[in-house]
Amino acid sequence: MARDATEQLNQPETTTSFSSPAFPPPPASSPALGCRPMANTYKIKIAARLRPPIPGELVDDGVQVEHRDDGTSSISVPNPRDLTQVFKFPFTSCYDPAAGQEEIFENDVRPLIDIVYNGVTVTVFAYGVTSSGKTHTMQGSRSEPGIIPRAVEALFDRQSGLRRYRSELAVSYMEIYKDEVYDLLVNRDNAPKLPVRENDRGQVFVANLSAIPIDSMAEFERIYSQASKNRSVASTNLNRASSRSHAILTVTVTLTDPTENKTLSGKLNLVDLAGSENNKMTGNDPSRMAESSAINKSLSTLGQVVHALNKGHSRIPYRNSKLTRLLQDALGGSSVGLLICNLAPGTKFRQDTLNTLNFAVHTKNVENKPVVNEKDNKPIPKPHFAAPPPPPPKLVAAVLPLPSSSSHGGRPSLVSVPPSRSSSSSSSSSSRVPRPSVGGFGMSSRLSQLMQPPPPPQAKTYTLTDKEIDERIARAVEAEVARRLAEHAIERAREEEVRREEEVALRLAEELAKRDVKRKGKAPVPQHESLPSGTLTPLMRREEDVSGDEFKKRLEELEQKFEHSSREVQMVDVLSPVSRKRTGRAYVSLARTHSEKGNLQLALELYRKAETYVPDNIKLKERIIEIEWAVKNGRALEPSPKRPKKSKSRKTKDSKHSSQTSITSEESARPSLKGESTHTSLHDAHATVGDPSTSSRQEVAVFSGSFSGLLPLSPPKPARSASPSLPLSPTRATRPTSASATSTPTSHCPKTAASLAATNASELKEKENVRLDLTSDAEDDEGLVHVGSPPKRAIDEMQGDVRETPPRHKKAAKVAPVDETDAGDGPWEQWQPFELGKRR
Ligand SMILES: Nc1ncnc2c1ncn2[C@@H]1O[C@H](COP(=O)(O)OP(=O)(O)OP(=O)(O)O)[C@@H](O)[C@H]1O
Repeated sequence: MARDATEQLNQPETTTSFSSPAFPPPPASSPALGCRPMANTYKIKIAARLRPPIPGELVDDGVQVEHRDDGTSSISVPNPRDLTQVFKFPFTSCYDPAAGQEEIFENDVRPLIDIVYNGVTVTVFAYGVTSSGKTHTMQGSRSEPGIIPRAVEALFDRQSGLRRYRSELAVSYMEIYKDEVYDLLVNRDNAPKLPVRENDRGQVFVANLSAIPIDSMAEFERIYSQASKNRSVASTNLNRASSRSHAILTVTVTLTDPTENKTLSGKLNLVDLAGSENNKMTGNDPSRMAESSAINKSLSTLGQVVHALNKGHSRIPYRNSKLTRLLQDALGGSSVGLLICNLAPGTKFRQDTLNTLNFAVHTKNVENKPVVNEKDNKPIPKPHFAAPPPPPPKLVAAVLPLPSSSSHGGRPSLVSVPPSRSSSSSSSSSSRVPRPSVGGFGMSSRLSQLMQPPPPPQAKTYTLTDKEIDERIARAVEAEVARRLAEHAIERAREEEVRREEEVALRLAEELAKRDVKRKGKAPVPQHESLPSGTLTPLMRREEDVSGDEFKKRLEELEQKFEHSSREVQMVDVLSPVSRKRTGRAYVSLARTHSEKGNLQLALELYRKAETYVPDNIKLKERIIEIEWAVKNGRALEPSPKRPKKSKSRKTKDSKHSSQTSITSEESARPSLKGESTHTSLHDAHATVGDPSTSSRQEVAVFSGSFSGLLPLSPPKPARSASPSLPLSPTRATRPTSASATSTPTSHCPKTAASLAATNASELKEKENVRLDLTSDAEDDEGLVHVGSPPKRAIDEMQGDVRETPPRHKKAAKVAPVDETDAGDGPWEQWQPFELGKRR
């Protein structure tokens, strides 16, 4: 029988910080009831898995897994912009194409089973581009069962070892399809959209999601195979059974200790994310495009959440998508996390692979604080005196310190209580002791007041008449209504202020653009060949001295105002995307001025400020890293790398100049890449050059740390940019960076006056409608790293190795078709359940 999974979440439950990062398994005779808080943090563990080529795919060594003798392993990917460089990503677990399902499960997932039996929530999620093998890893096939069936089987194995304790397993399964949540355990045709809610302990849950108790593996298989058929799957050019939704399977383990009267509740969330998609490669039709857009958007939000956690932002944008809301606990929350990065082989996926690994590098710095979910089932102590039970409505409890014998026992509440909370409050009549509310307006605190033993002598004083009680209730209601109205008024005033400030910021940015246009109209842009190589050329070169200060002052005022009006509401959080972009642009403009004046420290601060408004702008990140390096080493700012406009000459130039390429470092001067081996500490990255194993190749190893400038964190931008009429689209978002932030390419392309003149305010406005990059194409030329518009070569690279890329109009035909006859194993729904204990 299905029961509502929210039931459990709404029960009062204590959560205590989990003590041991090692999570020792509890002895069979004594489950983890003794586990006590010690507030340890626990970083998300990363495993990377490279799948083998599937039939029809070109085989090359675009991505490689390296295992070293000391037991460490890493993934190597050549830099798409400079093939002589290799990026290395070391992770605790790296699996090559030969690795089997069992190996991954035994190494990385089985140890988590005991953690679940400690009453902790564990989340395992598979992340990667479409067709990289996420579903294969999580679900698997009949002959190669994946993590999901193996984990459930391991949970049953573990359960059978328990003697003294009662334990129950229940399963829920949902999908997030186009940012709506559906229950996969109910028939697809009748499945309603389910709301995502938060209970009074801040736990996010899906209301009305079924949770089916399971007693055996066979029962689970029956349910799971049926539910898998409900999942949204479709065929694309890259995957004949591509998941169109994120799927989250949750197994809840409830352990009850009858003697102690306590319950531990551990959870295992197994998440098969949908893969980020490049619509050019997938050949999506309009309906697939809409799905793809939703997928990319939610994954982009996931990237933003990880980015914000890494940067220690005060506001983490969990609420921007259902996916991140539901994964909130796994990302910077109270669960233990394992991220499996699935990688597809070959140069065709190289940029996607780099994006995935970049996401992993960011994620491995995210810290969680696991907690043990423990419930005390002791019966609620009853008041000594013979009085009718306390009236349920919370206002009555709030007004009357103690129930009077003459009080109206069943008086209905005058203030409506949301259903989820009602069900929570109704637990007061159950055997569970409500957890004291943490300073909220929760029912629990009221109930705990009621639970206080009455002071005996004063008991006589509670002889209120009905009229007095009514009066008190009326007063309380009035007070409560007034409080809420005041809250709303404040909220409205705040929104109004935000709106006004947004308008001001908008006007500022518009003014900036107008001046720029005006200036260009009056004075022709100087020949850039005459500029010192690499000097940033600001849009407002001549007027910056004055306007720069003005704008800076204005922007600072704005920010101060926001800081004062509310600590929690940051300006960046409340501006619209367009305003954010404009504000960011204003900061960049100022920063350029100061950078040109040689005031790098101030320029750096301004660039960083700009970054808070446009956190995904890669060129900006690169610029920050360059200036950081220059400031740290007391050097003048080195020339910004330029790309030649003609793609055909690029490769020659790249290779020609590669020997002069240098890698940035905060602590050391830029090392030459010729035959040296230098460790750098720029965001914990280091560069190793001349590794004998790679002979002539340069290697850039990327360790933990913010690593913010190297590669785009977010997956391709979705939606509107995916429209065929908007050619800018997802390619821009995944455009490869110049020889990356850790290196300084040396090919230069002088900017032309024509490229600058191409930009005007109206163009800018148009472009704003289709993308949110900080700068326009011409501004690219003008400002930071890339030169040339459109970046055709970069687009080509993103589609695959330029060597393999045909002319663009033929690209679709060049995408390796997936062999429809690829027999493999059938998907899960075609399985015959395998027997408990039987593994391949
Ligand atoms: N390790 C592996 N060994 C053998 N085949 C694999 C492996 N990983 C993936 N595959 C095969 O590659 C194809 C794509 O895999 P899968 O459907 O799991 O990708 P996905 O990342 O879930 O894609 P999507 O995001 O589009 O759903 C499937 O045919 C699958 O059987």
